[in-house]
Amino acid sequence: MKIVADDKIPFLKGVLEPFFEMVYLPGGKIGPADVRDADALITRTRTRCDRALLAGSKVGFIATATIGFDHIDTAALRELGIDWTNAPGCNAASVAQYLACVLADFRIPLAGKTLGVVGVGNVGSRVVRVGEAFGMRVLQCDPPRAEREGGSRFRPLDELVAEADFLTFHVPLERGGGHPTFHLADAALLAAMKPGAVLINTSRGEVVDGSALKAALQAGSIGGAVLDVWEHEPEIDLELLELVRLGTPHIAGYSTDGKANGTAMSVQAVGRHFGVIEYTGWTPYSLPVPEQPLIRLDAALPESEQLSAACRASYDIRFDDAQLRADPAGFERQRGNYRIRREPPAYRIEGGAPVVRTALAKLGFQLA
Ligand SMILES: O=C(O)[C@H](O)[C@H](O)COP(=O)(O)O
Repeated sequence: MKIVADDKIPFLKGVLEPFFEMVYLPGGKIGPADVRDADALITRTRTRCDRALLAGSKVGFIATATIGFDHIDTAALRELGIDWTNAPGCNAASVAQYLACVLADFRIPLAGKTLGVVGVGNVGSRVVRVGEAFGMRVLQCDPPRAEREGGSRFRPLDELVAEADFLTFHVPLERGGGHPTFHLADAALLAAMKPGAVLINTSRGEVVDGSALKAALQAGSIGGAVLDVWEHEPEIDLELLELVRLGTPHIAGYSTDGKANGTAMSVQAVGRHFGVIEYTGWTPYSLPVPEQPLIRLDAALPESEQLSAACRASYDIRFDDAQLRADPAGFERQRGNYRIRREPPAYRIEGGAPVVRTALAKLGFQLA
């Protein structure tokens, strides 16, 4: 049995070889000739899985080691009789870590500020917890869940837009259907945002109308933007990059922990699909330990500084921002060569004010 896999999936090499013939290729370059005699694919988002790639191939199963699956033409796969799976929630904690670092980077007292979370699935739910850990007022919007679950937990989008100091998007990219999200943040939404509010997008670039965002930032009608995902990436709008407060190359979900989870879920799915029991509970054995797992905090500093210092010690978002600004054409290279980045549970906090320690514990940091 042959499996073609994206060569940027960490912890995968050597794992499936005892049972499968493995071929590793750059995800964006996997073409029809590569998959013709493959039984399965393990991909990330850069492999467009559609009829053009798969028609006439032997492929019967695709596992994408990612949360998003907008690169998979699910209707075509259904017609072609190809099963598929994604890795829901695999990097939710990583995106939450990114959001915590974004918010802490403002170095303002966050308690009492309003965080609007649009899309409350695996990722959005973790982001809600970040806002709560920081003492923020958190408003949640998820129309599909509101329809299914009812109740008062979910609020209309226009309420979040009008009230949020930080408005963050965690929706899948949907171009049609009952709840389309393509250009959900358009000129009208941006115009309705609370003055001074900040828009954050870590979902998919096309969820935000980049031209409208650029115009809003140029006009100063919103307070700022933080973008991890971009329309037309990796060819991103350089003027927009100049205007955003923080800009990163689609790496919010790129913690080592998150990638390992995605790989594990894909290997397990392959095990289940092909009935190879050895893989159905597989996880990578151990993840690299951070260079500085102990974070010492100075309780004499303002609380917002302590929070920001702890978040930055676990993940320095400004490093990713600086790299992208220095070399925007290196977008894919920066993703491909991404460094080891561990999530909060890999760090221990020593010192710090009690309120800061409590917030950090809620983010998953260990307390020394
Ligand atoms: O959908 C996801 O899981 C995330 O957007 C993830 O960061 C995508 O990573 P990629 O497959 O593009 O490397």
